[in-house]
Amino acid sequence: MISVNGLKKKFKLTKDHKKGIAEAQQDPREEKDYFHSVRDVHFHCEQGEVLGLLGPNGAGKTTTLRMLSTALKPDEGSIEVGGVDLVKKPLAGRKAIGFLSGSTGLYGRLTAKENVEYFAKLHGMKGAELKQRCDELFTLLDMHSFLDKRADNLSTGMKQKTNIARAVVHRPKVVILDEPTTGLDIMTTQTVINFIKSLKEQGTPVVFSTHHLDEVALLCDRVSVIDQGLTCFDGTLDAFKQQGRSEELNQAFMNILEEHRHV
Ligand SMILES: Nc1ncnc2c1ncn2[C@@H]1O[C@H](COP(=O)(O)OP(=O)(O)OP(=O)(O)O)[C@@H](O)[C@H]1O
Repeated sequence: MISVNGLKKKFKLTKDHKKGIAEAQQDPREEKDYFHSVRDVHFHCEQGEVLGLLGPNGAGKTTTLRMLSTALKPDEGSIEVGGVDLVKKPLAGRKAIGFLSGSTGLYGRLTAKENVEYFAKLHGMKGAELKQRCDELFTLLDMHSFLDKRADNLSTGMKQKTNIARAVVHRPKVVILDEPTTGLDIMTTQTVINFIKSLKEQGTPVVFSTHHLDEVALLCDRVSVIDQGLTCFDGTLDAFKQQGRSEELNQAFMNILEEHRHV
């Protein structure tokens, strides 16, 4: 399971940033020389659960997920995976977490298969264990038709499947996916959705950010909403509909945001 509490992250503002903010609208997260991207975020996701992380553009979802991946160190707060605090033990965290970011790069000169195998080896896998795990992922993610193509020559969907395979090749305890279906066609999206379902069936907690509430309806047990760096809802899908006063998820989301901004 993964449990996140009191997470905070601020960034020092550059001159360009300040100018950009002044020209746009003043953001309540800007304070003197700092931009408080994440001000207080909390959620948890148990064994076999899928949690959807929602929020408008710029809400702080990616910053939060980057802290979960240990790429960014929080200013405050805790992130626990199976009883280990990742803020205090980032090395243990890197093994326990499988992280897909929007900007993960593949090695262009390696094939899709070589990319995934390379990351398996970095995690200390070898021999029959490595082959079996890679074959399993190639089938689950429907990758066999392009395994021997160089990453440079892959389509967006093929690249995303390869990125997902490499993120989870070491059988992480928790999987974190930042907008895993953004920019994908319908068939590739369906493959990714089925893959998340298979992780859930195996009992692996999955946290993923998305703007697509149809995916939330299909996959999520829990929902967490971030607005302007603050968690404004965290609970089950049923509680989300109840608090948002609608069975229709887009409407429930809008109602929760509106309520949060008028408190
Ligand atoms: N290194 C940084 N320096 C200054 N500000 C930053 C930095 N990284 C992120 N931010 C700001 O923090 C805010 C939150 O960004 P973040 O990428 O976490 O949002 P998001 O919820 O993932 O948005 P989206 O849905 O558009 O991907 C944004 O206003 C962004 O400009």
